[in-house]
Amino acid sequence: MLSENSQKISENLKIQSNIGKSRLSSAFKKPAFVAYTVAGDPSFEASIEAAKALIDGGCTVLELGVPFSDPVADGDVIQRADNRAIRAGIKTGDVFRLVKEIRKFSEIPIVFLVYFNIVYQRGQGNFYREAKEAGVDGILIVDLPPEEAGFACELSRKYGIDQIFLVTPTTSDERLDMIAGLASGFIYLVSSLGVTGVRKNISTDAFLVLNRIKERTDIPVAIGFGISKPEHAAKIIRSGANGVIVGSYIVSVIEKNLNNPDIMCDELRLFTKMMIKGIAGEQI
Ligand SMILES: O=P(O)(O)OC[C@@H](O)[C@@H](O)c1c[nH]c2ccccc12
Repeated sequence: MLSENSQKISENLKIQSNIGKSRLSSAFKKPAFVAYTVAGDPSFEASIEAAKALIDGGCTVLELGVPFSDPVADGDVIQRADNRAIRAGIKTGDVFRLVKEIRKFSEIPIVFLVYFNIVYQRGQGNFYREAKEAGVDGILIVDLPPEEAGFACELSRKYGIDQIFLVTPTTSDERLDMIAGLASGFIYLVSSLGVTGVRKNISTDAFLVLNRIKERTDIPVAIGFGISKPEHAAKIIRSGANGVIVGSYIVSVIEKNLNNPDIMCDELRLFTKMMIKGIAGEQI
């Protein structure tokens, strides 16, 4: 049962599907590749170079993790990336600056992936305002349940930012209804339970949930967690999803090449091109 409060939030904030209205939702008009890195990993400058390589490779949306000391939803690869960024002295304010730098050469939709603690510490209104000023298109607060998301939806509407939510294979119908009413930009479907990290196979559980989401809304759905291969991407797009999200694999390319920034960028570009081919259903 949804609480009275959460039902009210859902009714008050019901956002009509806005495909094609925001820069972010427009990006899903054709199957999209969403590339994740931790902002400032391994340094402010190197992180901009990594973003440039992913953009050059053709990624559709850039997802930037705001470094955090306790990233409980993340596996070891992304935890280490958070640590590298923190050790490089990256603070939340630097992440806004980093987006401004990327905006000097690209209009790619940018999504923040952030833990609530960081938003709270900055002041919720400040966080959304600064994100907008920097050029952020969407915000996903990973540990914020939809029942508590009233403030976030109000702020995202105030600043014209899309509010993204996670759906998992265990999300109930009641919660799906609520998320379909609150979300904008796209819905992030987590392919399998657990933390972020590369997996051998993509669980088919996600495809059942995908159908349940599609019955409720036409907001685009992107699938993430565990993906590292063009074949995975092809399968996900064939199942009817609108996008594919990769994090840990990209972060592991960065980690492997900490002392070789040129090779790092070449590998990121190449990987992105391969994923785009997989998404387009082309032979690799
Ligand atoms: O790392 P993976 O398994 O490729 O999954 C994407 C993921 O990294 C990225 O979207 C992400 C990073 N941290 C998160 C925390 C929660 C949900 C999603 C994320």
